[in-house]
Amino acid sequence: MADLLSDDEIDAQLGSDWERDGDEIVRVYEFDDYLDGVAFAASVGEVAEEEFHHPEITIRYQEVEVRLTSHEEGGITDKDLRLADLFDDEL
Ligand SMILES: C[C@H](O)[C@H](O)[C@H]1CNC2=NC(N)=NC(=O)C2=N1
Repeated sequence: MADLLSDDEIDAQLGSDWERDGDEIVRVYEFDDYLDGVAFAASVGEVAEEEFHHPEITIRYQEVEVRLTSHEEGGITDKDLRLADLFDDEL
């Protein structure tokens, strides 16, 4: 089980395009076309399954919102920060 990160650790390590929202980190990715967002969400799902750490993904017109938290730990851990970087690499 991973350790929960402190506020300072999260602030220091969170990617610049991500935000903290309580016990979650969140990024809204923007796309010109709806289906580009759908394809991105599918690639995020593939990575999540490979890493067995799963985000909440919301697909909207021209944007995809991705939220991460570590449910078992009850907050934000290194797993969340690592997955955020991996998702960004899917762009
Ligand atoms: C049993 C538990 O659901 C699994 O070990 C995995 C599945 N995917 C998961 N995803 C996330 N975001 N947090 C978890 O704690 C988690 N646990």
